[in-house]
Amino acid sequence: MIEFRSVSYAFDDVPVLGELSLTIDDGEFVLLAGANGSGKTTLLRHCNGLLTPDTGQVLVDETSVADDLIAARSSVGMVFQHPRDQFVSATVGADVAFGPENLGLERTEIDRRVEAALEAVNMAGRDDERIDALSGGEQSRVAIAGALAMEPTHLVLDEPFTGLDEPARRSVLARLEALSADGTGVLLATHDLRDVLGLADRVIAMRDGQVAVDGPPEDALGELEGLEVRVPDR
Ligand SMILES: Nc1ncnc2c1ncn2[C@@H]1O[C@H](COP(=O)(O)OP(=O)(O)OP(=O)(O)O)[C@@H](O)[C@H]1O
Repeated sequence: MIEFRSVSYAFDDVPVLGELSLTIDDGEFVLLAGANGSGKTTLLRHCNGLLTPDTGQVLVDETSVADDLIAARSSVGMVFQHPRDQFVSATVGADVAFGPENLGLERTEIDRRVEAALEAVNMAGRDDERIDALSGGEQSRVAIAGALAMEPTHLVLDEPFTGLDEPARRSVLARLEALSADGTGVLLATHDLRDVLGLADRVIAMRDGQVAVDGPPEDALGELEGLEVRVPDR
């Protein structure tokens, strides 16, 4: 479970999150929608302690993120909007292996995870390629593979489909669907609900650092007007 308890956060005295409270249950597939600047990325970055609340608390599996960063980072896999910020190795395979290596897993288990994660993003067999020679979309796929290889309890993704071509998008969506069915919690920020709505248990939409809409997709859809969220054609 990921829990926000009355979390406020400001950048240089400009309030971005205002006493936001939210609980995301294990295994839930949650879409986080809202206009540019509504606070989605800021909220997500609290899930593994990249940002710390000014007031309030974020808990992962009932442990405060601020009190146990390592626990939060082991159970919450993050995929950022700008994957270049996320790479630690020069080649694809080494980068995807980095997280599992830090968990101290056996080599065979690391290799299995790397292979499965690259397969999931349509990058199988490209382990030895240099990341800086990949396209932006391919780099996004490597970043997603890196999070998948951690096999986290909660997966948090910030606009993960930006720059992905259709086959890669379909492949990542299928993988997210399978992970969710197996009990991984997914929290996915997007302002385009068209491809993902069918997978979601719940849609949260933000406005000005607050939760403006929160409910099952069929209820939330009717309440998104004016929040700059792209919805499927009826
Ligand atoms: N590092 C920063 N320094 C100062 N202000 C910031 C910083 N990061 C974000 N902000 C501000 O915080 C507000 C919320 O930004 P945030 O990135 O969380 O929104 P978002 O909903 O994710 O938007 P987008 O859809 O454009 O990614 C914006 O007004 C933004 O300008």
